[in-house]
Amino acid sequence: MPEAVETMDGWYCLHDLRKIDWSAWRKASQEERDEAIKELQDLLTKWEEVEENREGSYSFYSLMGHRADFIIMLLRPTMKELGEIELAFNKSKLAAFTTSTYSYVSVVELSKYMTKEGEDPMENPGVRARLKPRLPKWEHICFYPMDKRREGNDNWYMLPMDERRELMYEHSKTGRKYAGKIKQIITGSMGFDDWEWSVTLFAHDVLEIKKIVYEMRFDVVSARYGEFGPFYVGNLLTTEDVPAFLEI
Ligand code: VOV
Repeated sequence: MPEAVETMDGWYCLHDLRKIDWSAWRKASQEERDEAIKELQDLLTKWEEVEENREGSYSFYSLMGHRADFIIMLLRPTMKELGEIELAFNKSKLAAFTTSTYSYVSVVELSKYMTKEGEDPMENPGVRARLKPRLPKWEHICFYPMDKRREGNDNWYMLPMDERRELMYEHSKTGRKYAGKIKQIITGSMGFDDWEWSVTLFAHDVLEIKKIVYEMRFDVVSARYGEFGPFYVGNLLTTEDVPAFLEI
């Protein structure tokens, strides 16, 4: 029987993707729009404070293409806190001008594939920090959900642990080539959402996102066992950028 790898789980994660109803937004009064912008900036400021206190983290990016106009990614110690924030945003003035086009519920996950015999990775401060990460405010984001294939001879879940460990090691070697260029946050979502993991990549240079995703397609773990959902890519939005982003 193939053995399940143990996971270490950190902060809970919500990816909330919204489309703006630009024609309703245009029809709103200037006062209404100003209030909505101020309220969003206050929310972002609050999330920044939480991040400063190491009690959670957030990212806010505009998105390219038709699927959504922006993404909010939130990390909190409990699912309950995430639910409260989701509700608070839904009750905000701006939310009334948006529709949710995609969302994703998961938890920051590290697996123990690379753990050495007799070692407790939770004693490593670097590992503990990665479970409660401060999301980088790099220029670009890329988010997509993925599964490991379970089809005929290509069934990840039927592979023995050693083989999976070897394939994950190959994967990590490709990933390490992108040190300083790509920061990845992997969240697990089995039982929480439709796909098994979410991948969120941050980059200074958007082309590095294309390069890593392409290069990883040749790693057996992606080539043979990777199944991918929709990709979302976008540009950083700071609190100060909000008025210009929403100006009409
Ligand atoms: C910056 C790049 C980078 C680096 C260094 C990196 C390294 C690592 C390590 C060391 C490990 C295993 C231990 C752990 O930490 O969990 C992982 C784990 C994982 N990865 Fe990864 N990954 C990267 C990047 C990276 C990308 C771009 C993708 C998407 C793959 C693609 O084809 O689009 C990905 C996926 C995953 C997944 C889904 C998992 C969990 C799989 C499971 O079965 O448990 N990952 N990953």
